[in-house]
Amino acid sequence: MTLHLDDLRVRHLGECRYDSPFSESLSTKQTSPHYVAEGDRVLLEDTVSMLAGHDLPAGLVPSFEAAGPRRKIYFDPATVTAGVVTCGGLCPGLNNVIRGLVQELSVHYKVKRILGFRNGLQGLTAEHREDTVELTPEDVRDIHHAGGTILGSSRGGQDADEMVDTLVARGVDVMFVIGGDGGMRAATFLGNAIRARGLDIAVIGVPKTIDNDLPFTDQSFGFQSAFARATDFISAVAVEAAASPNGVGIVKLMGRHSGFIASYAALAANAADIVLIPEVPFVLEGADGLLAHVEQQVRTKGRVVIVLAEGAGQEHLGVPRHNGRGTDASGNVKLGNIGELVKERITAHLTAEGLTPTMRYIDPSYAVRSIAANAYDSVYCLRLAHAAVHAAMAGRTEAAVARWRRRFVHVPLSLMTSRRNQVDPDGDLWMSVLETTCQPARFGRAPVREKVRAGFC
Ligand SMILES: Nc1ncnc2c1ncn2[C@@H]1O[C@H](COP(=O)(O)OP(=O)(O)O)[C@@H](O)[C@H]1O
Ligand SMILES: O=P(O)(O)OC[C@H]1O[C@](O)(COP(=O)(O)O)[C@@H](O)[C@@H]1O
Ligand SMILES: [Mg+2]
Repeated sequence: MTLHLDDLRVRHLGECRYDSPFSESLSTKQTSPHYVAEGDRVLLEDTVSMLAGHDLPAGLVPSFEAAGPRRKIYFDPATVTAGVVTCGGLCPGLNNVIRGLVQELSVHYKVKRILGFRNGLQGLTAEHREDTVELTPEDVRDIHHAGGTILGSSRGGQDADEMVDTLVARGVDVMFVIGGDGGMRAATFLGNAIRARGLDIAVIGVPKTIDNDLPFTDQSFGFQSAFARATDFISAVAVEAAASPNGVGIVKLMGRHSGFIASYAALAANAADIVLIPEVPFVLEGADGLLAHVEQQVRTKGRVVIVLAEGAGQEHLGVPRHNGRGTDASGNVKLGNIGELVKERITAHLTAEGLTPTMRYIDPSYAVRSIAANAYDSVYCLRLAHAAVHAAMAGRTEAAVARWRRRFVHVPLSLMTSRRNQVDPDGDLWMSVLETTCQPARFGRAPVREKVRAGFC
């Protein structure tokens, strides 16, 4: 898919007529290596050959609108009511984003009314629309020290028109949706429904997911905290496996369709011999299959450590890939338990070969995503929150804030859900995993994988 400049344009609600609280400090600012001036844009692509491939003047090559404060804003802060909701699975940093939004809205823009909708998008239904919490800087002062979300979250579908009715009923002018691919999709439908009714409500998404499977963002917030925590479990099974006869350590991590947590945690721990991810199918049996490689590791090193993403090897669970076990309330495919299957098959194989294993299996899924954000993610969440507030107050809508090539930008919501970010088996991240683990590029002649990624993503 080739993207053009027009695909990357963000919708504006209208002319910005009010002075921003930042107008004075912005008056002399210019683009520098550390700042993108309003009006300047951030390139989509970053190599000479990709830019040359467009054969277009610099101003027409695909680029994102830069995030950040504007000198003039669209909404009169004195009359604004803001809404915030967190949806989908937990992710480190949710509370940091909520805190950042509330602080920026209250302290700098002097917005007086901020409503937190409870328990995800369920909170925007007619039944729950009155069950909101008023958020003040005092209320959120210490929330960033805790994991989870003070607002609660949920999965499950809601009607876009009913949600718009709620925003109208509660007088919301700017709505912040903190969510993953599902949440961004819901925000897109919400924005469409608002536009269809000709309402003046801004919808800004803040992309969240520990899976890092959202496109057009370098890494999603919380991802670093999550994989750092996962590293502890890999180190633990590595120690256990090394101290046991025929030690086999297995850590099963989250990652429905994308193996980023497994890959990064394995690199950080630098203790895994094998990493299995959804993007790289594998064969169990045969001379070049997974089981033979595990056996060889145990014979030569006396142990083996395996890190696998929950979405890996679903084809071994007797259901068609990405399909067949039903879906959760949000429509996400329910996965089979590949960790248990690999554990059982390795145990049976090694036992049959006279290498009865000492099995150390850990599934730390919720322990990884329920923690508080680390220092890096705390900074990232705060800056995303600031960018989201600036975007909304300047009348941007149907857009997400994201960091792209280290710059904060506005991304049309429709693009955030246009594809899934996955580990590229031909890319340099997976190459680093192979270099570190020394596992073969493929276990057996696995089926040809689907090519779902765009070249630049
Ligand atoms: N296609 C969709 N249309 C409308 N709402 C959706 C859609 N996909 C997901 N949602 C809603 O978005 C919310 C979050 O989605 P979910 O997939 O659970 O988590 P996440 O946002 O973390 O991906 C849920 O309430 C879900 O019902
Ligand atoms: O058990 P739950 O809450 O449905 O969540 C499981 C899923 O949530 C995740 O942690 C993140 O998913 P989302 O980004 O969609 O929230 C996945 O890795 C995992 O498959
Ligand atoms: Mg999701």
